[in-house]
Amino acid sequence: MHSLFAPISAPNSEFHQRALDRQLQLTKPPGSLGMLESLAIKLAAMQGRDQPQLNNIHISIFAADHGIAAEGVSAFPQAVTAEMVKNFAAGGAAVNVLARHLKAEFEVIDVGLLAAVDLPNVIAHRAGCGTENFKTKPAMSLPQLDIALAAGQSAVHRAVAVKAELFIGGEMGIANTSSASAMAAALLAIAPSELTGAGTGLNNQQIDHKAAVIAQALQKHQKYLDTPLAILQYLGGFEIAALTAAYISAAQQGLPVVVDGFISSVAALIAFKINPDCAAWFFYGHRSEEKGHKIVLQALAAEPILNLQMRLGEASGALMAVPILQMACRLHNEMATFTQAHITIG
Ligand SMILES: O=C(O)c1ccc[n+]([C@@H]2O[C@H](COP(=O)([O-])O)[C@@H](O)[C@H]2O)c1
Ligand SMILES: Cc1cc2nc[nH]c2cc1C
Repeated sequence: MHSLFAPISAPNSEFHQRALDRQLQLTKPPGSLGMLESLAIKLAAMQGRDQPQLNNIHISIFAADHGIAAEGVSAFPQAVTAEMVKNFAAGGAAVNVLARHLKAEFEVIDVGLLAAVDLPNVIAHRAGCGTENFKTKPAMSLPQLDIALAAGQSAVHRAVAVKAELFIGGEMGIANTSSASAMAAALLAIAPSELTGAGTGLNNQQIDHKAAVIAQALQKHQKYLDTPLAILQYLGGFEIAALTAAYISAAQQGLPVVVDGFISSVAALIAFKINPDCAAWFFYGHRSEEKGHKIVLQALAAEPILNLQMRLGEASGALMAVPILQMACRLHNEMATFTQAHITIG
């Protein structure tokens, strides 16, 4: 049995109840802190402690190239994937700024760029030189899928080794919204046109072309798309496979996760279809502007923390939500109770 199917424990129900009770004793009308209350309660149960906290955050950005880029489905050239990896390594990307703000541990993993980059602070865990064009061929072989899955698991092991309290995965890969849209369409049995969006900035005509390419691919591979892992193999990307395994692995180790945008949420959906108990360990950072995100979030029964009209990827939306989670913890831990404040509630 693949380790992805190994069991996942539920968050601690005793600490869930204790946190729920405490929220009712804090000096506020019950429920008045809205989602901040449920976030703190959920985290207390995940961490198995009365005082949830998020001081030690681990960020892993998985990058890979996509053969489907040859179909003209992205507003940006494929070379940008490697260029952005260099930018991540140099500290100049949005995710670097947010990681510095949060004093988070940050790493970039090359799971399969077209050509390896020779940089000391880029971890090479390569499944290949980009995926195949999934319009005509399976995106990857089974051995390649295994390497990409292992890349995600290794990242979580590194996070656990430094006692991370939160795992945030991100992705970078030109054309990966095509891959994610195809996977979501296959997983949810929805027409590609219903979830295919602008990605990095396509116009409406280009979006129609992208949806048509995805529809052709789904037709071509239809008879093989019968399990979540087959969908990952035929339509996925190395970075999406890595994220999928990372999410499951984090849940198996009791490490809370914040899921980022559209592509990450599709990885979360695949993870959920592989090992459904993992979803109890997920927070959802934001609702992306990408068209299909709403549908994928619905399928996960997910309530994202933020809606900032972002559509960047690279974990940026997940990182923006971390201060909200941190403040939810502080409110939960530091507010006075009615008894402490000598307030009579009748
Ligand atoms: O996270 C999102 O919701 C999101 C939405 C649109 C685009 N992206 C990012 O843009 C790239 C994919 O867009 P595209 O148009 O090349 O398929 C990839 O590097 C993603 O990180 C990310
Ligand atoms: C510039 C750029 C930065 C990104 N970060 C994540 N996806 C991206 C796509 C592009 C095109």
